[in-house]
Amino acid sequence: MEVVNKKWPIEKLFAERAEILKKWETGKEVQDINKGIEYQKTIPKAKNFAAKLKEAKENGVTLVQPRAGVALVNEHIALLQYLQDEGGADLLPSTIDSYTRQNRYMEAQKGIEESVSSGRSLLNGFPAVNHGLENCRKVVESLKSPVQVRHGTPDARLLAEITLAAGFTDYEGGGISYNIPYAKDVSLEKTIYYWQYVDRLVGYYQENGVEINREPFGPLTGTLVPPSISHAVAILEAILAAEQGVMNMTLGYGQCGNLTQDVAAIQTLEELADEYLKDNGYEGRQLTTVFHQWMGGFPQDEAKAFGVISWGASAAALAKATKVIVKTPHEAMGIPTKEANAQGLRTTKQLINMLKDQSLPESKKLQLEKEMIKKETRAILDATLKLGEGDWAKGAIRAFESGIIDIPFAPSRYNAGRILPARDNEGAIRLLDSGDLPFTKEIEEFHKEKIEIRGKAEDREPSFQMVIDDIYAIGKGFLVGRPS
Ligand SMILES: CCC[C@H]1O[C@@H](n2cnc3c(N)ncnc32)[C@H](O)[C@@H]1O
Repeated sequence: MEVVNKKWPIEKLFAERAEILKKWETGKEVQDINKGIEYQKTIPKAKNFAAKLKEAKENGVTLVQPRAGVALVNEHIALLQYLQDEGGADLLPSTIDSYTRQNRYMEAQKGIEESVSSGRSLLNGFPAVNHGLENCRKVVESLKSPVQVRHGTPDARLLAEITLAAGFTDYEGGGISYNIPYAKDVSLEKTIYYWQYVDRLVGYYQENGVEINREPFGPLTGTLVPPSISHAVAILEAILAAEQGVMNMTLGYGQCGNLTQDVAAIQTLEELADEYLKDNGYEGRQLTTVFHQWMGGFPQDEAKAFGVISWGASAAALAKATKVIVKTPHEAMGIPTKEANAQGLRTTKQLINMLKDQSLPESKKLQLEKEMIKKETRAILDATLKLGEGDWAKGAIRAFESGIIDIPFAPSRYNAGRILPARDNEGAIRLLDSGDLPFTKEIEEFHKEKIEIRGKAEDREPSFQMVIDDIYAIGKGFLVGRPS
């Protein structure tokens, strides 16, 4: 299929959805799209994600949000109520299970049945498609806070149909960010097309008076991803969503660990997104930012894990991100208990509250970091548009084919995988090898010098060993993977 960045006529969406709703029996419950729109209009403003994000941005508040999801409806409700009431979550998720993310609804159904018979959750998230419209509405109605669908689904069309009709007011993901880090062998043509469907559906709700927020998945592989690469993908997905009529977007970034770089990343993300959206004719979009606490390997020791969580909370607060996605002291083990999840939230909230009257002062270092991130991101996006001969969707596909966009450690065979990131001597993420990224000599020199300084300090040649050492460093209690 020829994928172009052009708003779908609504008839195209309606024709496609007839097929999508057949993919599982619960699809027929949302046949009449206007019922979903009418239901969404009954959701009070206090439970609308876009409204709460707007208010937080205006008041300079950083909201806290966990990830959470279990197999059965009542247990999922109890979990989210606990995180809201005991954890102090400002915003709530419903993290979707892996079977649903792969459209394997038969296995999700089995997981539900086995969870009932065994008395515990045997799925690693909430199987919203199988539970269907009424059960999803029961989740939304049992909570005081807005609820967002968090997942990792290359083909998220049916999941969107059901959860939007059920009153979820925010939907995470995108045709690049939920493909390249999540799938081995699904083409970008397919997933960009699937996510045009999702964004056109959100656009239709929007055109009928329902504010739905969209959040491209910022961290990507969550492993030493340089800010300019995650920014380029986030802004690309924002443009593709805006073309389909999406008006509210939260753009994301995964913590790298060096404070100056993390603050520079959040500040430049919103500035660049605003610039590119406006330059492409998408006016009046509500832009907010989300900072993901460290997405890489965690220490097993819970006290150390709280240290990593606190560092992420501090960086989010000082960066003035609109919201922060919280980790838990069980991160190294797996799905957290509700108590551990609530502890991560309370730790984060403590830091957010203590730091809310402070900010990282402008400095030469911060200015240089922001300037480099902007130069790199612009170089990637401008090369992408050129490759696409003026079309962002075509450009995105061709950029990955040529390595102009290249995400480190991604499983997808559509990703070039030619770049190598490593930390510099202060822990900022630099490029040991920039592969085919469209960087100027000046940018390449900047990265080379930064890593050479580390090599001298460690008395070793910059090499792949640095990358390996950095991947394990935080789990071992450090930021920079110094030679043992
Ligand atoms: C990209 C997201 C990875 C993060 O997402 C967390 N995560 C995944 N599934 C659940 C769940 N069902 N409940 C609470 N956290 C969850 C992992 O721990 C990891 O931090």
